Amino acid sequence: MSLLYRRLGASLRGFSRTIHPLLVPENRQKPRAPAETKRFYAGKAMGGLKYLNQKEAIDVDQELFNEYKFSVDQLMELAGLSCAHAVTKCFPVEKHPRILVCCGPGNNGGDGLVAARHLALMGYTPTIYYPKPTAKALFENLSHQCRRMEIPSVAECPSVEEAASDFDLILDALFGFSFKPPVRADFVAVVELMQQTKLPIASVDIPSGWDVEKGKVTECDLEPALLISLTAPKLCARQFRGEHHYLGGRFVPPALQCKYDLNLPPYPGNELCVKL
Ligand SMILES: NC(=O)C1=CN([C@@H]2O[C@H](COP(=O)(O)OP(=O)(O)OC[C@H]3O[C@@H](n4cnc5c(N)ncnc54)[C@H](O)[C@@H]3O)[C@@H](O)[C@H]2O)[C@@H](O)CC1
Ligand SMILES: [K+]
Repeated sequence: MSLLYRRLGASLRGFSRTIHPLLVPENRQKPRAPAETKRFYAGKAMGGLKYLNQKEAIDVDQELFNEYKFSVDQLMELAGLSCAHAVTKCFPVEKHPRILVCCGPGNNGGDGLVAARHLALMGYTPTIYYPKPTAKALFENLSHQCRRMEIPSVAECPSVEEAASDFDLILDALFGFSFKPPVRADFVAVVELMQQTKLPIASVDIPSGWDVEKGKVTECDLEPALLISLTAPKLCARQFRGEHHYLGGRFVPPALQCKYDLNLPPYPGNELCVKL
């Protein structure tokens, strides 16, 4: 009797697999990924790393929000966290504990607020300079979190001398890929500080003041020691001559990477950033 049941069971399982695929639970069906996505998962994506122009950067950004339904908060948290990780790799807390975090009015500034919070949790002592806080819940909440974590802020931009005595590193989160020159009045002082200081600078996504595609606009433009490109490097990163170039923002879905031929390098293990 039990032999009969076993044979019946075996033939029903065979039927469900071979004759009637609809009986196979959805999560056991083979994914029907496009060829490029398959190549991606097999680690065989072709071609070199893509450098995005300004329009492509904005398009990828919009697609993440509109097509993939990520929220700004989600991506900003991951972006800012990856910046904090890149800083720890290049500027260990023992040598560079005091960081001036300069935040601009857009999402690049939001990345800076997130990074400041994580850097504080990692043992650094960040101080925030945020000359034009954005009146949106996301930014108000990020600022609130920093205040509740007793991360100090300064209302006035420090002079070159003050910065030299009070800080070991500047995190540049002023402008990202939506920057359009020339720099407006509220930010001239901090851009000049970053142009003139001898402190090392870590730039989030774009060295602030640089043209997103052409790079340095004038000889006196700032020269970061660390650039953390987010999502994918932008064209200006080709002109980066600093010591450390990292890629962060490990959230780009494979199909989107394929659609834009990003050819991102594999992130090692569970790292949030990868050296380029
Ligand atoms: N997918 C993505 O692509 C992600 C992007 N993120 C960040 O978002 C950035 C882009 O953010 P946004 O599009 O908000 O733009 P930005 O942060 O680049 O800057 C736009 C803000 O700067 C102001 N601004 C532009 N030109 C200026 C000038 N000449 N003088 C003074 N102010 C000026 C604009 O009025 C606006 O308030 C990226 O560079 C990256 O750092 C991350 O937060 C998360 C994910
Ligand atoms: K920046």
